Amino acid sequence: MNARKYALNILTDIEENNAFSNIAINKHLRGEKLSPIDRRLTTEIVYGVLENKIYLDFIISKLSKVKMKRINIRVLNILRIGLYQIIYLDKIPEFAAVNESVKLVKKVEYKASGFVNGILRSFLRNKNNIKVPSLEEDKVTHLSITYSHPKWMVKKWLKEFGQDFTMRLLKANNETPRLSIRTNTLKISKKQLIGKLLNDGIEVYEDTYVDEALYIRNLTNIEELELYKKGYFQIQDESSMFVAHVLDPKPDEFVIDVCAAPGGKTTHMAQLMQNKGQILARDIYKHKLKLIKSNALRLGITNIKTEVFNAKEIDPNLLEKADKVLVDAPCSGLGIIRRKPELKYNKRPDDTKEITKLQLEILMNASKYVKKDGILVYSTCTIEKEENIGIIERFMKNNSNFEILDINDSLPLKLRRKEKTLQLYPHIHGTDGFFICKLKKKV
Ligand SMILES: C[S@@+](CC[C@H](N)C(=O)[O-])C[C@H]1O[C@@H](n2cnc3c(N)ncnc32)[C@H](O)[C@@H]1O
Repeated sequence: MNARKYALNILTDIEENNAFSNIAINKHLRGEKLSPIDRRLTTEIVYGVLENKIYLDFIISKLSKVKMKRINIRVLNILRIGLYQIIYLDKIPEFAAVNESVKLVKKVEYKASGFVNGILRSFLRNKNNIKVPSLEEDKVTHLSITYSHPKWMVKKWLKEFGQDFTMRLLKANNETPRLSIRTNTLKISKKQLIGKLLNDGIEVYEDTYVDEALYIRNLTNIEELELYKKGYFQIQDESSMFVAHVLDPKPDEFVIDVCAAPGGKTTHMAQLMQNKGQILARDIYKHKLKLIKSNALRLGITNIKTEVFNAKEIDPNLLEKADKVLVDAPCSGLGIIRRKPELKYNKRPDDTKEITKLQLEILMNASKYVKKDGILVYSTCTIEKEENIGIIERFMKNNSNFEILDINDSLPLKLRRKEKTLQLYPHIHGTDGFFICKLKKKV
């Protein structure tokens, strides 16, 4: 099987089963005998098609006599893969992209081979005549097609952020995120880790906000590295590394993490606590708790206890027991579109009501576990105001015994701003879109 066939299976899985791109890629490629070049090409095609799907579909709709809805999903994905290569991958000659697509469709849906061949060749002849409506003609449609984001999302962001901000955000959402890792300072210093990575021929660079963060270039199979298996580092976006620093757990404290899996922040907190004190890491999904356990084992962490618990319920045994509580809430994820471009198409505008209800409920319950003078941190990987500052405002209305602390002191100088909370954006900070708020219980 070649890269394009793998890409086809992965894209179809994502679309038919609402699978996450990273999970689908791992599932389809794990254990497969694929050269690093083919592995990279598969990933590049999958993300490239997802990032540009609305634009690719716009082109197909202009060239096809068959209505989009009536095109078989596998055939549609073959067309998208073919067009993606022609438009975006300079290293693949146009004729090869067409021929490979026709070969592929013959294996999958033989009778559609003429159709696929026709559309791709027609694109090569007519590409200069296919025009997206201009910004002046129709702003929302223009931005939606050009940057492949659904119209409702573009409309909402235009209203909230204005045109210039939205355009830069949409563009950044289609860029490949840098790969950041967190040094496991329980096992190794950052300097030593850099040395070992360089020794293994891995390109590594600093340019970070957070001390223990590092960036890595040109690596596909990071989890197969010996240095990873030995627990010298954790893969984590830098934005999410701020959370443990803001919470600032101390070695003798009791910390509860109510939405902990897969444990990126839990293990970071354990690290800052020098593997002392106690962290209770909970999640609603048992299978996800296993990920926390295996991460902790690999990183050499022993102060985390995991437990299945639905954060929508209150645990009477823990009332006012914790020094610090983290709510890293389930959210729309609209800050991580660069990593999961399929989110653009899976989300609906009316999802907000349900998700914000859950977030507020979890935050209210978690706040009850905080001791007097204790700390409560709320974070999300979204840029949606309703899920971020909106939740905090709603929480504060009924919880005057909490105050919002200014988190600027926990942040590097270049990130400090007048607001007490932190909101990161991909196009401004180069990180995932992320929100953090620190609260203190007064009485
Ligand atoms: C944003 S993720 C947490 C990421 C994690 N803190 C980390 O840094 O690796 C949110 C988590 O909340 C969990 N979750 C969703 N609903 C929940 C609920 N009602 N109770 C507890 N956990 C829940 C999800 O399973 C998911 O693992």
